[in-house]
Amino acid sequence: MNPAPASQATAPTAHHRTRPAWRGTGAVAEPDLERATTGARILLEALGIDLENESMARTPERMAASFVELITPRPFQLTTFPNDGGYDELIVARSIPVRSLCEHHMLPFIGTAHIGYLPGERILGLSKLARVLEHFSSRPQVQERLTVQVANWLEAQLGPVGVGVVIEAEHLCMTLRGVQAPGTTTITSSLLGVLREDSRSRAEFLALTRPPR
Ligand SMILES: Nc1nc2c(ncn2[C@@H]2O[C@H](COP(=O)(O)OP(=O)(O)OP(=O)(O)O)[C@@H](O)[C@H]2O)c(=O)[nH]1
Ligand SMILES: [Zn+2]
Repeated sequence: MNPAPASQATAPTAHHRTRPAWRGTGAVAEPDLERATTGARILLEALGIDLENESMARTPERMAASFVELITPRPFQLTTFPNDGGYDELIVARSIPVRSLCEHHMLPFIGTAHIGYLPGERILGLSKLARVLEHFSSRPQVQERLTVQVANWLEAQLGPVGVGVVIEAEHLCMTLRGVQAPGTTTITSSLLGVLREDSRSRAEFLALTRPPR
């Protein structure tokens, strides 16, 4: 099989159409760094920030580049292998770091994800669990949608028996500003297939995602 990049691989499902029809999924069109730099300069100046010093002269450019970096997913190959050994237990990647941008404030949310599946006929290269998470994290997001997008992508690409995704994250818009509730984390989950339907499989997956005592 000729592996397709994620952007192509995600094309067939309703949730992941190619740009720009991805409206509503948080996906973005090609960024324009020059306009973003102009915009950042306008924003900073409107905030009353003095950019006329050596340290901040290039801040609009850095700020624009930082946002571009945060909304540009790194392409990856979808590498799957036949499940020749007939492995039929859970495969879980625990504590994968996650960072994304809250789409309401464009402030980061940061945390960890646990992603697992019960394989069918094919298994996935392990690193791809972290890569698919990064793919959907690299856009303005709400945590709920990120969680569901990762789970749906795995289900569509792999045809597994079950999929589970749990994300726990701190939203800086909630801890640094606004309600200012430091220490708060938000947990979301998406369980599909047997992990949704069968209470024992579900409990086993959720137990594996709990932090070690
Ligand atoms: N459901 C969900 N809400 C989020 C997420 N990230 C941020 N929010 C919330 O988005 C909401 C936006 O609410 P608004 O009332 O329009 O914004 P705001 O006036 O800045 O709200 P405060 O944060 O309460 O000051 C806030 O309650 C945020 O906590 C997310 O991933 N999922
Ligand atoms: Zn926010």
